[in-house]
Order: sequence, then C-alpha cells, then structure tokens
Amino acid sequence: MEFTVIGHWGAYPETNEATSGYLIEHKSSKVLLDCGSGVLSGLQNYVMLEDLDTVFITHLHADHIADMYSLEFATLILMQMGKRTTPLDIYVYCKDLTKLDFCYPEYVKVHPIDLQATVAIGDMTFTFSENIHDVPSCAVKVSSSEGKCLVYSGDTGYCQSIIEFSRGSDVLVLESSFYNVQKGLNNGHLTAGEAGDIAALAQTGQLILTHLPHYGDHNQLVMEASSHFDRQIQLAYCGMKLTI
Ligand SMILES: O=c1ccn([C@@H]2O[C@@H]3COP(=O)(O)O[C@H]3[C@H]2O)c(=O)[nH]1
Repeated sequence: MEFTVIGHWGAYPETNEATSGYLIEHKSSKVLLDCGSGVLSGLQNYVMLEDLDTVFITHLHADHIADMYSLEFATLILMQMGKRTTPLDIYVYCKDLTKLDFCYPEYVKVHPIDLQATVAIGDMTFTFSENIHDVPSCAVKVSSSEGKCLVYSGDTGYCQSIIEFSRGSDVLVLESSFYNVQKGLNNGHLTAGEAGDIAALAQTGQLILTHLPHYGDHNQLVMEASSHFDRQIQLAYCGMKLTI
C-alpha cells in the first residue's frame, strides 16, 4: 500500500501547497482521503483524475473539502470526454447529505459514511470512527489484504475512541494542530504532546504529524510528541511517500 501526502496544512494552504489530502494506492486502486484547498491540483502530480476510484471526506470544514466540488466538475468533463467511464464515488461524513452542493448525480455518487460499515475498494477495506470536533468528524482506517493498516485521524480532539481505533496500526497519521503551550485553546484539535500520547497508547508502528500550524518551529511538534512516543515520528510534507 502506498501513502502520499498531497496536502498537510491546517486552515489554508501555503504557496503551491495544499490543506488536507492524502492519496492511498494499492494494486490498481486509488483513493483520496479528504480534498482540501490545493489538493486537486497537487493530486495530478501523482495520478490522473480519471483513475481515481473513491474519495472519503472526514468532515465538512473547508480545509478538508474546498476542492471537492471542483473534483465533481473534473469528473463531469473527463466522462464527457470519454476519458473516464464510471462515476466517482464520494463518501462523506456529515449530518445531512442533502445539504451538500453536488450538482451532477450521474457523474458523482455521494454516499454517507456509516460508522458501522466497512467499505471495500479493490483489496483494501475502509472503516471509520467518530472523533471529537466542532462538526461531525471521523477517522479512517485503511487495511490492506497483506494485513497492513494505516489510520488517518482527520480532525479530532483527544478522545479514547481514536486510541482504540488506532491500536496496533502500522502507521498513524495524526493531526497536530497545536503546540503543547496551546493546550485547551480548542478541544476539537490535538497538541503534539497529545498526538504522541495517543500514538504511544495505541502502540502504533510510526507516527506522522499532519494538519500543521502556520507558525512556530515544526521541529518543536516532533519534540513534544517524542516525549510520549519513542518510535519513529515524522512531519508530513507535500509529496511525502510511504510504502506500508
Ligand atoms: O483557535 C483556532 C481555531 C482554528 N484554527 C485552525 O483553523 C482551522 C479551521 O478548520 P479546522 O477545524 O479543520 O482546523 C482549524 C485549525 O487549523 C486554529 O489554528 N486556531
């Protein structure tokens, strides 16, 4: 299974970069986790849009969905050009799918993310867990037929469910929106220390810190996480690739 960071910024993208977006590839399957601002452009460095199978949207904040409707238009055009033959499946975690602004149901099939369900795509399965955030928000677990597993937190505050959901994962991609000194500023996000604590309790194989703040020294985030978690910790960056 290949994991590629398309965008790792919280809130807004820095120059030529993107907010949340992660590509998962396994055999011929290509899946996008979140589709924030800048993701649609950056994604095309790695895949042709007509080859994308499925998108999972963890919650409806702009830094996770800003390019989602542009992706619908791209799918429409690619299908009209005959480059793509099947509609794009988009799974969304939200209260009410009817409030979304998709326009072309013949090109994009929108599905609710059901926390009880497993979605199979090729030889991967996707499962979900509820987070703490200020809108409905879920974490996603990707498991391959080879028995490997990656968990992506989406946006979450500190909660037992993300620890349990991440237990034994090979790779844990955890948001780290804040430095330790900011603890308590917003209970819907993690500090780096909390991310390290979750990684340690979940006994994950390695931790990737993402959804990064636009200020401070990101190496400080790694130091803060490492005071809890003694395995490998990396900062996400645009174009980062891992084979899992
Ligand atoms: O007190 C605050 C509140 C928010 N923020 C950022 O704005 C983003 C808004 O969307 P989000 O919830 O996906 O992520 C949030 C953070 O990245 C912040 O840095 N400090």
